Amino acid sequence: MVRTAVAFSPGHISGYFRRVEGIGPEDTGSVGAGVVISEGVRSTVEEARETGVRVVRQGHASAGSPPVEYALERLGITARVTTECRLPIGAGFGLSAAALLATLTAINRLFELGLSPDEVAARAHEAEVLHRTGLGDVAASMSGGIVCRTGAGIHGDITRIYPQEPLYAVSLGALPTASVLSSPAAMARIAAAFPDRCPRDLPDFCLLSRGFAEKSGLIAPEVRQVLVACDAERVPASMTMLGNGVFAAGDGAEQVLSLFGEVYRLRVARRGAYLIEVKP
Ligand SMILES: Nc1ncnc2c1ncn2[C@@H]1O[C@H](COP(=O)(O)OP(=O)(O)O)[C@@H](O)[C@H]1O
Ligand SMILES: CC(C)(COP(=O)(O)O)[C@@H](O)C(=O)O
Repeated sequence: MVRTAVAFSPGHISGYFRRVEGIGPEDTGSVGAGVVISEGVRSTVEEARETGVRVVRQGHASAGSPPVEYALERLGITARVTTECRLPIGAGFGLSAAALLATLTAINRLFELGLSPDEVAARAHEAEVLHRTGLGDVAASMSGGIVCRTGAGIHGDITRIYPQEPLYAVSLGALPTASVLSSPAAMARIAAAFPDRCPRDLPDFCLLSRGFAEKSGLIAPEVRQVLVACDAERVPASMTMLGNGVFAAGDGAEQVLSLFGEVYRLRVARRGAYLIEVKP
C-alpha cells in the first residue's frame, strides 16, 4: 500500500495590506490585517517518481500548481499531490498559501524531513513571494484569528484576536493576485490607502478594510454593487483582497450577500495548518 499523508491549512481573507520590499523573499511580504478562516485547503500527498499536482474543487479537477511544484522541487522531493477546497481559487481567500502550507506540512511528515513549523512556513512563504501569489497569507495562516501584521515575513510581529461571530463572503470572480502585485500604479495607490492601525474587533476590521478598499481604487463595478447593497442595510462589509468578492459581518449580512451568489459562512479559525493523518 502506498503511504500517504494528509494535512489542512486554513485560508485567509486579507482586508488591507501594504507591500514591504526586503532584501530576499524571507523579509519581503506585507503588513496589514485579515481573517484566518475555517475553510481552506486539504492536501493529500504520496510518494511518486515524478511530481504531479491535482487541484480539486467541487468535483472538478485541474492539473498543476506552479508555487506548489516549485516548493517540492526546492526540497528535492517528487510526490503526487492532491489539493481539495470548497472556496473559489484566485478570489482572495489566500488559497495559494493554504495549498502550500497544507502540502508542505504533509510532505514534511511523509518524508520525515524533520522541519519545524517555522521552517515549513518559510518555504511556503518563499514560494508565494516568488510566484507573486501572496505576500502575507502564509504568516497569517500559520495560526488562527483576526490577524494584524506589523512586520513582513513569517517572523514579523503579529497580533491575533479570536471573535466568536461568523462572517460571510461571496465571490464574483477571480482577480489574479500577480496582476495587481505586478502593477506599480496599483501598488502606489495601495500604499497610500493603508490604514495605520490594527482592528479592535470584527466590525472594526470591516470598517478599516472598507476605508482601504475605497482609497485603493481596486473596487470593480460588480463589487461596488454588493457594497452598496450592504451599506443600504447597514451591514459592515468590504472587498476580499485580492479577489472580486465581498466579506461582511453581523445581522443581515448573509441575506444581503445571498442576492449576489453563493454565500460562504465562515468562522474565525482557532488554529493554523496541521497534519490530519499518515497512512498506513
Ligand atoms: N487549492 C489550490 N491548490 C493548489 N494550488 C493553488 C490552490 N489555490 C491557488 N493555487 C495556486 O495559486 C495560484 C493563484 O494564486 P492567487 O491568485 O493568489 O489565488 P488565491 O487568491 O486563491 O490565493 C493558482 O494559479 C495556483 O497555482
Ligand atoms: C492581499 C495579498 C497580497 C494576496 O492575497 P490573495 O489574493 O488571497 O492571495 C495577501 O497575501 C496579503 O499580503 O495581504
